[in-house]
Amino acid sequence: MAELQQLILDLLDANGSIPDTRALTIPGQSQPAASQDAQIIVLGALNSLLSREMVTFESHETLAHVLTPEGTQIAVEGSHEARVWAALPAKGQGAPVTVPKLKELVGNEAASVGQGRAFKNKWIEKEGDGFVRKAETIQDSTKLDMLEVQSTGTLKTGDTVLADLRKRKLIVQRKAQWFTVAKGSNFSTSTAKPETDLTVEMLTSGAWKTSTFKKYNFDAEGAPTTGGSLHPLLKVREEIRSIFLEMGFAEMPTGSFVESGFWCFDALFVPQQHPAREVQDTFYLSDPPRSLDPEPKYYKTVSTVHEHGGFGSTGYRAPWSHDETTKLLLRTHTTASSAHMLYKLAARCRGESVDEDDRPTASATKSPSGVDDGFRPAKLFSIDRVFRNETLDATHLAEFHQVEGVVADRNLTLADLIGFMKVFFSKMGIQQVRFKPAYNPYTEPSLEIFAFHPMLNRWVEVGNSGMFRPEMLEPMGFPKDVRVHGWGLSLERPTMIRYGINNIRTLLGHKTSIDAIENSPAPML
Ligand SMILES: N[C@@H](Cc1ccccc1)C(=O)O
Repeated sequence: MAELQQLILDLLDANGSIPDTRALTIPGQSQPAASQDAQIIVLGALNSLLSREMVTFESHETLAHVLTPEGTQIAVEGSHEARVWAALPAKGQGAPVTVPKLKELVGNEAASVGQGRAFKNKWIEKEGDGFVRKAETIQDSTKLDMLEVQSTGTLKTGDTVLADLRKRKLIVQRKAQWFTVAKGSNFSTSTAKPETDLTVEMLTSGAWKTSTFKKYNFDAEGAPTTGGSLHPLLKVREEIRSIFLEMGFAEMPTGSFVESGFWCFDALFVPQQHPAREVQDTFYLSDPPRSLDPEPKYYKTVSTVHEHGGFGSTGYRAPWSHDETTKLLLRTHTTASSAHMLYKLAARCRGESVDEDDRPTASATKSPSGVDDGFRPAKLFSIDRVFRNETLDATHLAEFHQVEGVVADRNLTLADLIGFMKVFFSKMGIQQVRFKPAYNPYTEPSLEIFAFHPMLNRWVEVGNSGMFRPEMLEPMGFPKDVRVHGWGLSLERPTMIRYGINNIRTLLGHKTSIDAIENSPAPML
């Protein structure tokens, strides 16, 4: 409002100060700016001048009156009694208006309230079973009062009328502001916009010497900065990682997404004819096409157990193909990494010399004979990506994350696995778990893990587990009394449950909202 700003500056120039802004008349308006709405406009102009230090001002508070919705209606349409009067014919100039007709004309409320008041004011009179005008002209003082309150916040006639209007709920009292204004340090009567930039033109022409520049506003809020933030999967990953760490687990290296058929399947005693190995389920690499062979003695033992049995097993008695073992593939489970680590853990049992610092193990435990057979217990975990040639849908992607753990110690039982699972899941906030017998080529017994989902009100499968078979462990060189239990779960499922997401594409892929990721809450732990 440049004109208002100019007016304020001119008044200051003439009088030195403005003692009460309610006395100003805003350009384009007929009355002084006494209403609260007008003072808000004045405040806008003052703030703009203040930012250029052209004025200073103080604000004062008073109680002012404002119209209620009913009062506003009267200011526009007139009082009920005036509307009743206006609806009637002058005496002798038409048929008297009956009550039902009046209600039709001005509405129920105006008809009943207005009729009484109009009588009291001697504006109307009865004729037959209807009403006609009595007064030739009327003065709708309620409407005039409303207009006065609307523009000044008060009434010249004084407090009694104001109190009456308050009682009639036509006006209410509100806090209102008004201002006293004085000249600021940069006072001038020119409201020319200050420069915001120093330009090359100003420098060359010398205009900068006479220009006024806008002050820096150091209190202004900066543009919001965006930075990196963890994806929900990484947050839950971190949460699960810290559960493992506090339970004394060490993290396994899982950097190699590409594995050989040998480590992903054969070492785990997965039969070479198993459907999981087929191209519908597994992504194979064409380049490079083949892996190197594993250590020959271990390879020989593994192939013999598969083909002919051993370690108390009859084996699969099916032909063995070297070709299958050297196929390269994207690992279908992180149990391939566990197999590498267990093989490494058994190195000392195979009589190989082991660098003490290079072992993921706890201290020595006694073998049954009392002689150190090289075995060291271990608790290992990993959380990383796996790949399956799946049909994509709301809950499946071709790549996902597996949370995997293995515990190796002497004489572990299924009860150890179940007990461990209960503790592990309760730390994840899942108190109710159930187990169901299942089949895994590399574990016996195997258990599917179900958790009760309070939101879905049903049991959902959360993982798969079991005791690794001797056909897998003994070829690695583990002593007979060493048992290893392991389990795997997806990271996506608990993350989706935790964040209430029911379509995996909301979590990963091009449909993911970056905002939702940035604003996703931290995990529980
Ligand atoms: N590898 C299994 C999980 C598992 C790991 C370890 C032992 C038993 C089961 C899976 O992909 O579902």
